[in-house]
Amino acid sequence: MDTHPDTLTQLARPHRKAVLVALLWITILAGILFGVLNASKGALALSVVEWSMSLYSALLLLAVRQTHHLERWILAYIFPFFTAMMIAIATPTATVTVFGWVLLIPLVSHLLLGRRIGLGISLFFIGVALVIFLNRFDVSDAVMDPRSLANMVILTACITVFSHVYEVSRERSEIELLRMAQTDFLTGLPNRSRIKVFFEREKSRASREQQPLSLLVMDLDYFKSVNDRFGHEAGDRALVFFADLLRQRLRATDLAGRLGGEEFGVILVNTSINTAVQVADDLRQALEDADLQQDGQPIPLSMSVGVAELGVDGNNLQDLLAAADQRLYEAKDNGRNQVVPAPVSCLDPSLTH
Ligand SMILES: Nc1nc2c(ncn2[C@@H]2O[C@H](COP(=O)(O)OP(=O)(O)OP(=O)(O)O)[C@@H](O)[C@H]2O)c(=O)[nH]1
Repeated sequence: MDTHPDTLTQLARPHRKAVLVALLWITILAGILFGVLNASKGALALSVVEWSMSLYSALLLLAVRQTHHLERWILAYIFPFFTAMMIAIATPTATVTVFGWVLLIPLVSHLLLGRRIGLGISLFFIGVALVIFLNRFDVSDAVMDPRSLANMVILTACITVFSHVYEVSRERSEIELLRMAQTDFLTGLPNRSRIKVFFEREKSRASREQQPLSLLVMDLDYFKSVNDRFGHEAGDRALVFFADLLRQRLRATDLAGRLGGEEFGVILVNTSINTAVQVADDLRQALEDADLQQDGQPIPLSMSVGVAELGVDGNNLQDLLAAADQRLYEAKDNGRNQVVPAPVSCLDPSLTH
C-alpha cells in the first residue's frame, strides 16, 4: 500500500491550502485592526509589527494561490506569525488577554503541518510563551492566582491534545481510504491506481540508477469456461489462488496487481527483458502445474503473457501496457499458455517458450 510520506502530504495539501488561505485573510484583517487599535493607544512599535504582518500575509496569499511548494509557504507563514505573536505577548503594554492567542498555536500548527511537525512546533512556541509569561508577571499579580494559572494551563493542554489526536485519527482514516482506493477487493492485490503510482516512483529510480525495469501483462486463458464449468465462486477462488501464487513467487521489491477481470500486471524492478521473460515463464509453468480443485475436480488454469521493457517499448506506463497487451494478444492468437516478449531480435532466442 502506498503510504509513502510524500503521498500523504499530497493528499493533505488541498485542505492545508484552504486552512492557510483562511488564516492569511484573518491575519491581514486582524493585523490592520490591531495596528489601528494599538496606534490609537500610542503603541506604535506594535502597530508597525502588525501592519507588516498584514502586508506580508497579503504577499503570501498571492504566492500560495499558484505554488507547487505549499509546505515552504506554510513555514514562511508560521514562523513569522508565531514570532510576531511572541513579540506581542512580550510587550509590557500589551494586556494579559493577548496570551489567549497562544491557544491558536497547536490548532494552526497541526492543521497546517500534520501531527509530527505540528506537535514539535506547538511545544516549542508554547514553551517560549510560558517563559515570556513567567518573566512578565510577578507572583503578586492576580493572573498568578493558582486558579487562573490552572485554567490557562489546562485549556492549552486540552487544545494541544485535541489537535494532535484529531490529526492522528485524520491521517489514519486517510491511509485506510487510500488503501481501499488502491486495492482490488477480491484478491487484495494493488489495483491500476496503485500500479500507476508504483510505476512512476520506480521509473524515476530506474532512470536515476540506470537500471532496467520490465512489465508483464498476464491474462488467464479460457477463464469464461472456468466460470461456466465450475461456477462464478470457483472462478473467484481461482483469481485469489493466482494472486497468492504471484505473492509467493515474486520478489518483495516487485509489484503484482490486478488490472481488471482476469488480467494482471507485474512490474519487475531492476529487471531486463531477458530476465523478465524467464520470470514470466516460471509463473506460467507454476500456474499450469498448480493443483486447484473444485468438488474433487481439478480446475485447469493457464495464462498468456506479454512482456515489455521501459525505454525499449516506451517511457510511460500507457505505452508499456499497450506494448505488453499487444504481445499478450499475440500469445492468445498463437494458442495461449505462453509468453510473448519483445521482438525476437531483442532477445536471447532460447528464452521464448
Ligand atoms: N469469477 C469471476 N470471473 C470474472 C471476474 N472478472 C472477470 N471474470 C470473467 O472472466 C471471463 C473473461 O472471459 P473472456 O474475456 O471471454 O476471456 P477468456 O474466456 O479468458 O478467454 P481468453 O482470454 O481469450 O483466453 C468472463 O466470463 C468474466 O465474467 C471476477 O472477478 N470473478
